[in-house]
Amino acid sequence: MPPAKDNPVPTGLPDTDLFTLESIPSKGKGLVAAKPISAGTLLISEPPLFTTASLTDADNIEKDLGRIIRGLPKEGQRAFLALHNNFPGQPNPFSNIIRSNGYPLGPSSDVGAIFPLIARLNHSCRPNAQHAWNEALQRETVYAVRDVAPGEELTLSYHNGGPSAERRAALRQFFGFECACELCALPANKLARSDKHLRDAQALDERIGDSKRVKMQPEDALNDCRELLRVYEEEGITDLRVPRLYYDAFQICAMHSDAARASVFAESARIARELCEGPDSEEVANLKKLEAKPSSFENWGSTKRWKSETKDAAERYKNVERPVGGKSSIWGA
Ligand SMILES: C[S@@+](CC[C@H](N)C(=O)[O-])C[C@H]1O[C@@H](n2cnc3c(N)ncnc32)[C@H](O)[C@@H]1O
Repeated sequence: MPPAKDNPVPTGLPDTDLFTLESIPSKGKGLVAAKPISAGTLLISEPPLFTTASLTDADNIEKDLGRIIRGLPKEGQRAFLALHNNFPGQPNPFSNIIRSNGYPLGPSSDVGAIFPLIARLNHSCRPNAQHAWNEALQRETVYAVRDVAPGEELTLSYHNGGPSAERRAALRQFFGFECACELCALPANKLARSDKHLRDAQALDERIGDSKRVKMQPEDALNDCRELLRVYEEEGITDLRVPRLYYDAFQICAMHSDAARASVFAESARIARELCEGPDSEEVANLKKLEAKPSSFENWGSTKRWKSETKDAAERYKNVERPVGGKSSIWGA
């Protein structure tokens, strides 16, 4: 029986009236919110127009790309050729359009892909959206990672971290543009404050990654996670850096057999991941397993220093908010 008109079948696809393509000063075109958007909203779910998987002959990339593009339906050809080329007038225009717009199929893939709509999202050093390759859906998804007001531009981060001078140099070097995002455009005193936070964040991140310290001084490592979360809270960072940080906290607790806290941090990582990648993300499924059974983690229990049981979490941490905030006492040993 066909569905009733006023009771449409949920498709899991995004609302197409959420944003419009607009000209943005100093950035070319970009996508702008057309209505209020809540954190966790699916903005785009897009299959690749094509991927670079078949480009194996380094000497003939431009020619092979020409063949791929000619093989696309006319509409696809038009969509590709309309994309921004950050290297106009230079040889190899097809390769340069890919350089200006391509995304890898996941963080560790060397296969690139073109997603014509996602390619219209500009970079921000304080982005309000997060992209991810969803292997099961064979689509790139983009979720809002904080509430967005109508008229606000939707942005992704092409490159994370560091104080403004470092970020700007990297964006110039790797992507060929001068960043005009709202963070880089802050007045000098506010930018200096943000730069200090982000320098602190780099130092904390480096210390958290020191495996010897995690083993010998886990209290200090966990305290650094808490400090880094506070920096993220203060800087308005809500993208993938947040679930990664909770996952670091999970690993520290798991290494020292603290199943109760490991379970709470896996839960926080899962909630924060879900905001960035949706409930059907593979990473979310992995985190759910760790949340239920932290001892299934590959580096579980190198020491018994903080030994506890998963069931202790319900009683001990019942009043701790999820995801865990930087002020929570759960960070203390
Ligand atoms: C993937 S495209 C984004 C959409 C593009 N603005 C357009 O008109 O189609 C990337 C290009 O957009 C511009 N861009 C993106 N983020 C920017 C930013 N924060 N500041 C200045 N230009 C930016 C740069 O020219 C960059 O090479």
